[in-house]
Amino acid sequence: MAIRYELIKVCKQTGARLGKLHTPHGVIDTPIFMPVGTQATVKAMTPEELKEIEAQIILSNTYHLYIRPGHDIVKKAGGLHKFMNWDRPILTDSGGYQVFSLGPLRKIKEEGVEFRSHLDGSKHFISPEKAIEIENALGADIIMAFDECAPYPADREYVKNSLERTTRWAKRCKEAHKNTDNQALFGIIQGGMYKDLREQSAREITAIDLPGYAIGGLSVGEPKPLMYEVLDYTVPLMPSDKPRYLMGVGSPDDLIEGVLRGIDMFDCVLPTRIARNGTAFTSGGKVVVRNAIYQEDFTPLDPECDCYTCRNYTKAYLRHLVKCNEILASRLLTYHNLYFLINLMKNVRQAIMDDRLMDFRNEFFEKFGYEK
Ligand SMILES: CNc1nc2cc3c(=O)[nH]c(N)nc3c(CCO)c2[nH]1
Ligand SMILES: [Zn+2]
Repeated sequence: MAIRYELIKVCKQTGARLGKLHTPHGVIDTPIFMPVGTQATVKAMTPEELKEIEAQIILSNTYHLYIRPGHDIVKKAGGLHKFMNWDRPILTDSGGYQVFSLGPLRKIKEEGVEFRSHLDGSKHFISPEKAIEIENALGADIIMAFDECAPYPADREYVKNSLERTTRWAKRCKEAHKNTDNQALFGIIQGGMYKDLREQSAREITAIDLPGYAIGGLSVGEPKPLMYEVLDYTVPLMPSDKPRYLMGVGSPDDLIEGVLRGIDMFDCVLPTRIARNGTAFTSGGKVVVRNAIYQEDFTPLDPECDCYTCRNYTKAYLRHLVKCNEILASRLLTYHNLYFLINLMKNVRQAIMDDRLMDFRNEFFEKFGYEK
C-alpha cells in the first residue's frame, strides 16, 4: 500500500476531520493546503524556503512535464523528487484539466485526447494508459487518474457522457498502474453541477477500489454557493476512511468551507499567482501592494504574520519592488501568501482538535471581511 490514511478526530461542531496521510516520502497532516509547482518548481520558491514555511506536499503536472522537458528526462534524472531536489511528498495531476483547458486545440475520443502543444503546436495524444506511464516515470507519491474536467456551464447530456467516459478511463488507469506499492492512484469524481450526475459519478468512481478520491469539475467559474452546494451532497458519498481531495481550491474562505464539509486536501495556484501580480492575503483581507496608499506605509505587510517577509520588509518597500517589476517582489509576496495559507490550515487543524472549527470560521470571516 503506497499510502495509509489515519483518521485522528472528527470535529464535534462540524463534519471536519483531522488526519494523517502516511506516504513513502513522509507524513502529511490533514486538512492540508498543497502549493502548486506545475513545472517542477513552486514558482519563485526554493525547496528550503518551502520547508521553512512548513509545506508538507507539493503538486506538479503530468501534461507540462510531458511537454517539457519530457517525462523520460525526469525519469533519467532519478524521478521528480531528485530532479527538483524535493524529498517530501509530491502529487501529480494527470493532465486531464490542462489538456481540456487547451480549448479548441484538443479532440476527445474514447481512446484518449488528441491535442496540440501550447508551446510549439506539435500534435500529441494522451490516453489514460499514457498518463499513467508519464506519472509512473515522474514518480510522485500520489497520482491522479486521467479524467475530463467538464466545462462550466455544460448541458446535462454532455456532463453525463463525460462522467461515464471518465469512469471508464479511471478503470483503465487502475489497470495500467502497476507501481501501487510506491504510488497511490486517486480517482476523480465528476458530474458537473447536477446532483444526480454527481451521485452517479461518486457511486461509479468509489466502486473502483482506490486509496483516495478527488472531487473534480469544481472551481471552474461557478458561483461559490453552487460549489458549496455540490460539496454538501457529494462529500457524504465518499468513504470516510480515505482521503478526500478537492481539486483547484482555493482562497481562504473556500479552504475553510471545504474543511467544514469534510475535505482533507486542497491545491490552488491562487496564492502564488496573485503574488506575482502584487496582491497578498493578509489577516485583514487582501492587500493590493501596488496601491499608492502604501507609498509611505512603513508597516509590515501583515502585522499579525510572523513570516520572513512580514518580519523584514514594509508595504512601502514591497510596493516599490512591485512597481519596478523586481523579481524579489514575486519572491517575498509568494513566500508570505503560501505561509498565510499553510498557517491558516495549521490553525484550522488546531480548531478541529479543540472542537471549535465553526467558531474559528466565524472569527476568521469577521476579520478577513467575508460575509458570514
Ligand atoms: C482552479 N480550478 C481547478 N478545477 C480543477 C478541476 C480538475 C479536475 O476536474 N480534474 C483534474 N485532473 N484537475 C483539476 C484541476 C487541476 C488541479 O488543480 C482543477 N483546478
Ligand atoms: Zn507574512
